[in-house]
Amino acid sequence: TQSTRPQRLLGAVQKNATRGHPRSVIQAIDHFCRNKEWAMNVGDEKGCILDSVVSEVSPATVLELGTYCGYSTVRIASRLPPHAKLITLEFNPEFAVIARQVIAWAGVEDKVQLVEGASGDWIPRMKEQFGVKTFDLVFLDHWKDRYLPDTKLMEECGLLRKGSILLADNVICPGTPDYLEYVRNSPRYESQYFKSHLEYTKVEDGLEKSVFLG
Ligand SMILES: O=C(NC/C=C/[C@H]1O[C@@H](n2cnc3c(NCCO)ncnc32)[C@H](O)[C@@H]1O)c1cc(-c2ccc(F)cc2)cc(O)c1O
Ligand SMILES: [Mg+2]
Repeated sequence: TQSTRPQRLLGAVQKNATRGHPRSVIQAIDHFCRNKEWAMNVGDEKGCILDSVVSEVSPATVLELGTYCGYSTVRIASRLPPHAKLITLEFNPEFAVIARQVIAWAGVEDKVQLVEGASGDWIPRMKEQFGVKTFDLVFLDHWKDRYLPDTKLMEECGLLRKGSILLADNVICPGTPDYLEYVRNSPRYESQYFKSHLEYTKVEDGLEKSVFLG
């Protein structure tokens, strides 16, 4: 039977990356996506911006919306301070199976809790289910039309505190116009655009970093 692209991506990790070395896992995926098959990982150029935000925030609690194959999960987890936790939500079970193996190959599983299910169902249950009070950093990289409703849901559930950082991928391509309009015009956010390119291409894209002001 035919393999899927995520399965082939995992194969490239297992063939070319060193177990327990997150950077080699990132390099293997970037090489695969640049030279073999494009895939919707945040990629190396936007990934460096993600790295700098994670290092700057040094978050104790991180929420990622949309794990896919776990590329950004590994990128974030490998830069977290000790005892920090990353919860990543993925509702496609096939992608979750792949992501768990990529995360394990990188050796960052102790910092990561991959939760299978939809953000809309799980955001309201974060406190009771995982003992999370608020998130220091949220990385949005799931369906683009869900960025805004899920942000409003996180506000309503009290999961954001004064200073919480939202970092959103793809605000130009494919684009998240309603989300951008909201975080750039709401008095409750201070927003900043980091111009970059769509992963593995020359097309413009970027990350939007928004600080929740409480
Ligand atoms: O579409 C893109 N990303 C979507 C990610 C989806 C992943 O997240 C999972 N997911 C989705 N919604 C939810 C959800 N909650 C919402 C539903 O309940 N709860 C939990 N998990 C969820 C999916 O199962 C996938 O694993 C994209 C496209 C391009 C692109 C650019 C240019 C092109 F030409 C083509 C493509 C570039 C990018 O960087 C991109 O991120
Ligand atoms: Mg993306």
